[in-house]
Amino acid sequence: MNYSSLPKIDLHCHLDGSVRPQTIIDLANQQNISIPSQDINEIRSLMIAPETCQNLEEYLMRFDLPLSVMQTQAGIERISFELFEDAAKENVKYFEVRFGPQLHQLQGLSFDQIIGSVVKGMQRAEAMYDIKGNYILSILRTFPKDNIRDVIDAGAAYLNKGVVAFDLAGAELPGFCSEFIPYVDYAIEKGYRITIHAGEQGVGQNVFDAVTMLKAERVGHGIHISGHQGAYDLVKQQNIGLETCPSSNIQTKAVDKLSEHPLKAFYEDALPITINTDNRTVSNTTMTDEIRKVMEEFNLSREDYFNIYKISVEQAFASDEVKQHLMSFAD
Ligand SMILES: O=c1[nH]cnc2c1ncn2[C@@H]1O[C@H](CO)[C@@H](O)[C@H]1O
Ligand SMILES: [Zn+2]
Repeated sequence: MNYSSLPKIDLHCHLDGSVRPQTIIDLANQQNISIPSQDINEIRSLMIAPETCQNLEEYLMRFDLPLSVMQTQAGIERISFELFEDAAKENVKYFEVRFGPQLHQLQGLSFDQIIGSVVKGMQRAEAMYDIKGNYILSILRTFPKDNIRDVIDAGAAYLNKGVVAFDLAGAELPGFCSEFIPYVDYAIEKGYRITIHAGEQGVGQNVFDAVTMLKAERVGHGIHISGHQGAYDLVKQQNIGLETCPSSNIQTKAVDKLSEHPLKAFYEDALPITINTDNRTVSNTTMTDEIRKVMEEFNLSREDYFNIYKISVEQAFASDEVKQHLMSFAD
């Protein structure tokens, strides 16, 4: 099968985990930022999370280098454009990219400047390529909470003009959801859709809480519902989209190997699974790679592939018009 030519949808990809290594070098040189090497292969290997990662925390240390060059409007705009360009070139037709505005203020940018820059880069790519996209704003769970409402307010000006949803990301502790109820309620009031990283680090209860307390319509990863009947049943009853990211899940030790990933079992039990990249550079992957690995490992047919594609269309935070356009690519 020609995996590259298949139409694709990626609903879970982090901007800062998906920067081209050469762009890190270019931007560091332009901005006089010292980086450990000028050699693209060395920079690439510093950005890729190794197989020897112990857990999610170690994986998350790979984001410091890209974030160091993502502190200017021009740098952010370029990185956003290039990510959409890379995706368009492998036939991703719809792409939801997320990032944490709180991580881009080291040189004093405002949230409006930061969010405006990612949207501008995306729109430049949309005008050049056959791809549509939207941004999701991720709040870091471990950060102080005093500016969360400012992020929500700044993003509200871009709602349905490039920004669609609110997310919680970063290290996952048991029971994190309750602290975020007022912020998520505020985001919903403003018109944001909700997806939450949950059930990535062994805690199925977090998925249950994300759906019941935070009204998540989708969850990032969610793989640990397999050990929690209540969360499993809830996801099934409420058709909560599971944004699986197979390569990332192996690196963070959420699963030991691909054959142990529950996505096939979820699919066979009619749970709404989607297949996504999480971090193209940090996880050293593309949508083409993720789909190839999953289809080969689990013996999925072309029909299975398009069933999952249609689930992604259904679960996308896109307008009805865009969804109709995406359905025109389905077999
Ligand atoms: O798989 C993941 N689980 C939880 N958090 C993540 C994952 N990948 C990236 N980030 C976090 O999200 C931030 C904004 O994009 C990144 O800086 C990283 O800290
Ligand atoms: Zn993620």
